[in-house]
Amino acid sequence: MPSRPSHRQNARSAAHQILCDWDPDKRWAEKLIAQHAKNLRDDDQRLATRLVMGTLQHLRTLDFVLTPMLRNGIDSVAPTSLWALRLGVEQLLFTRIPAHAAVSETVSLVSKHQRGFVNAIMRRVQREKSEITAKLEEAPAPVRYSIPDKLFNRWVEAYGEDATIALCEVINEPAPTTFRINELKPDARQRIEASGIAISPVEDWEDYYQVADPKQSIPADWFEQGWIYAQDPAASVAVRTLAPQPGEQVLDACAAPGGKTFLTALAINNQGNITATDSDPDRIERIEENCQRLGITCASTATTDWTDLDATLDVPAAVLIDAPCSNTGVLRRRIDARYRKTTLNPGPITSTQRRILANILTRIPDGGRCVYSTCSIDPAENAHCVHRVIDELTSSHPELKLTFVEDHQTLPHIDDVDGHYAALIKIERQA
Ligand SMILES: C[S@@+](CC[C@H](N)C(=O)[O-])C[C@H]1O[C@@H](n2cnc3c(N)ncnc32)[C@H](O)[C@@H]1O
Repeated sequence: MPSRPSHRQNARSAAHQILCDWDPDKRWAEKLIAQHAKNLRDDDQRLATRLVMGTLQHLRTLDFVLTPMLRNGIDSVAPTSLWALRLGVEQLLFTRIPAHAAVSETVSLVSKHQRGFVNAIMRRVQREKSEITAKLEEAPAPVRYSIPDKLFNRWVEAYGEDATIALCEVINEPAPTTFRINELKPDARQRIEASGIAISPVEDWEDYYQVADPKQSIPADWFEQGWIYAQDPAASVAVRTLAPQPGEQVLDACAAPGGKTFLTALAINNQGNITATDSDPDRIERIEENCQRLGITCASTATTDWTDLDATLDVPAAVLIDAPCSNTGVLRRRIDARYRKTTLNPGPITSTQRRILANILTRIPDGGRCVYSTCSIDPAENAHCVHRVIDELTSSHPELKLTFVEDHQTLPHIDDVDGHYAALIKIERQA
């Protein structure tokens, strides 16, 4: 009778399945993990997640190691065997998993006729580990940090080589889970305190917390009851820059899943009105679920595509545009985003950003203000985009006076938070 697979083996085969299904543009790791790993025990879920994220984080480095060992090149290897090898080699080089377990369980992931080949490569990596590690230390930085050349070179151009290396170091480290306590629920803080789980404030970021013992995870009911919203502190910069006041009417133009709708509702203490729009109807549902859970009573939603010049929704005097972007500021949380087409080539997304910003700026009434924000660290999507739109609108709409008031950029390697950008623009209209 064949033996039943062990739990650890289940975690590995789930990880292998996820990697075989992964596509950086269409099927993101986070979503696949949620689908495939949901039937695993908690510790196997954690192992599967670690193995998938580790393999994707080190993908370029792993292929650099594997390529000279494959006689006909990496493309000659069947995808299921290649993913098994990447998964196995990652364990040998970057984890404390015993080598014999990494080898035997990797071999068991592939079909019988591939086992000899996979076993030979795994054993060779195991044997040559110290030479491989030494060779990696000499490898070019983008290979060592597993960053596509295009992205690495753009960062060097924007920030210089040393800062780029510091950035690569940081984005390959796990980011802490930080959260904001939901003061819209009067008992939230009390309930958290009563749980006996100690929390500590995030240094330099008023209102943000993390669980004091990093080994302890956040209890699920804190999320489910809407007592907290998990969010990086840098996400607050945009709303702080807009400074919405109680009683104000605010448009949160690219709102889903509603993180900044929440911060705006906190700032106005549920007094006033937020219109939370997004072009994706499925994501509008996420905003509504979040508002319901978090006790946000001042927001309504509408599906609106702000690249559409004929959009009919009224635009109030306070607007937040948290534009779709390349996500380069949040790569330490979205490990696989570094391989996405949008991240590698932000050209098309920057033109969408400009269209959204220009369309909304022309609709804001006299005396209004707009914050344009992204979670990108690419100047082309941030300050360059804002200045270009202001210049273009100023010449095409002489009645508009647009003033660039200030901007803020957080950087993971400097501020120890995600990379977020926010620019404040004032709008005046001549009669
Ligand atoms: C960076 S996310 C917003 C994150 C959100 N503000 C938060 O804090 O949770 C960008 C959002 O813009 C939406 N979006 C993309 N293109 C859009 C468009 N043309 N008009 C309106 N929303 C758009 C996307 O569906 C996505 O939900």
